[in-house]
Amino acid sequence: MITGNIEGIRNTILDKLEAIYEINTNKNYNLNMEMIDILCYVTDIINREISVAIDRRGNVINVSIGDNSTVEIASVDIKDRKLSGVAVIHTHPKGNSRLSLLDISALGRQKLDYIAALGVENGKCREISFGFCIVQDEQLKAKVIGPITVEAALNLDIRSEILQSEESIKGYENVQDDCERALLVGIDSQESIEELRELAKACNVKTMDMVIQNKEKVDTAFYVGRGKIDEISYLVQLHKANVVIFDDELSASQIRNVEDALGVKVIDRTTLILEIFARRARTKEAKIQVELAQLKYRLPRLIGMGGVLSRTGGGIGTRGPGEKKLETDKRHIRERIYDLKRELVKIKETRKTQREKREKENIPKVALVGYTNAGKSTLRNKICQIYAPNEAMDKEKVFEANMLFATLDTTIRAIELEDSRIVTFTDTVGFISKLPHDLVEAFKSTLEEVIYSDLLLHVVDSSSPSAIDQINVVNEVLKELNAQDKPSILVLNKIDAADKEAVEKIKEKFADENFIDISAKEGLNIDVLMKKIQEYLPNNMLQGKFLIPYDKQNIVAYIHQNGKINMEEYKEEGTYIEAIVDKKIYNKCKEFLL
Ligand SMILES: Nc1nc2c(ncn2[C@@H]2O[C@H](COP(=O)(O)OP(=O)(O)OP(=O)(O)O)[C@@H](O)[C@H]2O)c(=O)[nH]1
Ligand SMILES: [Mg+2]
Repeated sequence: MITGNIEGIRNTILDKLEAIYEINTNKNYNLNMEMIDILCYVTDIINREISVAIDRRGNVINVSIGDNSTVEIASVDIKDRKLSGVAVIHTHPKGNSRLSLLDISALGRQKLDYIAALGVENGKCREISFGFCIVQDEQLKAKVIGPITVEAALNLDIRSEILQSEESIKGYENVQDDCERALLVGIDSQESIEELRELAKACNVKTMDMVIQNKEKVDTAFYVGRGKIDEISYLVQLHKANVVIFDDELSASQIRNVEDALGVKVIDRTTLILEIFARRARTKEAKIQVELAQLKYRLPRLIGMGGVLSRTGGGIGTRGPGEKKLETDKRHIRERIYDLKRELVKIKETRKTQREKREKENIPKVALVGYTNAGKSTLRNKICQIYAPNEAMDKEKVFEANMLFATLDTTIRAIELEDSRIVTFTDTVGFISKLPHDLVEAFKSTLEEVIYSDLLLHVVDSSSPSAIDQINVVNEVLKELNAQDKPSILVLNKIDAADKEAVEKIKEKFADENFIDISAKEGLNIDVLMKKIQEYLPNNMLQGKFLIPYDKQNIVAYIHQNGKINMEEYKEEGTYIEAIVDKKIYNKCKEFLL
């Protein structure tokens, strides 16, 4: 089976590719001319990359259309000091075989035996480049061979290159524990840098030390002053830090300058948040959204972020790529962005149909919003546990955890209120200050549930010293989503752990809002909250008593389908029904009202 993006590709072409599975490359794991010919021929026709994965016995294990990230192979733990035993051979449709940053990052991430790129021109292979993993200066890097001619490539002693890779990787463990060691650099605010530490933790990055920079002294070239750079440089050595994280967005040139000055990888807050999102995203849509946001953020910063780009690739260093190569990489990324956007459109359509279906059912929607770690998921789980205990909870239970951005994908559950209205509860992704703009954009679609909801529960961690700031941040984002005027309840959560005076302060500050204090964890005041929800949820539903003649049984069926029947009796004149229905149905059946 051909995997990847096979849309719009004719069957005859797919059959041609299918033949690749029959090819057994020789024992030396070398390239095979027959395979090269097919790959180049088809690449030329469809003008897309094609990737083939082969194992050490020479068996083809996957053929896919798309760049090497679409190849389906088992992933290897980065800690394992061995190669995956799989090689990826793929085509570059535009003639140039040079390995892109994406190629090199895939090589390291998947610990490939090797990656080969065939530069295709007019249906023929013009040149080939190889990448092998190699550990140098205690870092996993790429050893690139090529571009070379096809003939030279066929004669390349691949076995011996792989042997060298394996030898060098054996010594890798001593330096690479699974935790990165970071030095944090912030400006002025202690709270913001503390949050940065939490973000780093969420990314498995250990914070070794923190440095605060005076805001007046922000430098255009280095972000921090020269004297500070020396201080940071010293601390990096002292703590053997391998990454420096800035609590602000850096420009491409700032990243490059600081990386050059410090000799370690430099990333900023946005990159970190994007990384967390990338790790947490579960649904296809969320994954695509995050990847898009990452690519968009990287594109203008490619020059500086040589090191960072490959960060996900296990630290393969490709610093200072040449200008020409940068262009290829940029083009690659733009193409990928284009593909992702197209895929998103499709997903959005499905989502729209689903929402329309729910809208038809006319079920009022409650959305939980709030700063990350406020307790949204805990609250929703609690509500469902109390009010819908019979449903298969475990499967549905949303992920709650004391870490930032535990929930990334909106999830929806329905429960019944006391007044017998059915409502849905939607959990959403948490907000955070300095949320990268691209991400707000990216998650607007996931947050559509907020836009289309009837009532917002704005959940607050009232035990946090920054609770008031966090409420303001959330209100800002709600404004961006145009949802600031929706009916909402300010839910002051974690009251069990909060300081009474601090809570009073919050209440004073937001005196015009409808607030309530609860503890989702201890189940405190949940019943009062539910009453409030009932009170503030706009009521479209009406109670009606209908008497429907026996020759109008279709109306009876109609009410059954669209309303909630409380009582039904067969009287002499017709069917008597007491039901709760929405306004539309109420009006439609008006003539039968009693
Ligand atoms: N003390 C106390 N802790 C709570 C309460 N509610 C939630 N927590 C804790 O707060 C942490 C975060 O809870 P979540 O429900 O994951 O928070 P969230 O708002 O969904 O967070 P994200 O999905 O990351 O945006 C967890 O460790 C919860 O156990 C509460 O009422 N009291
Ligand atoms: Mg959550």
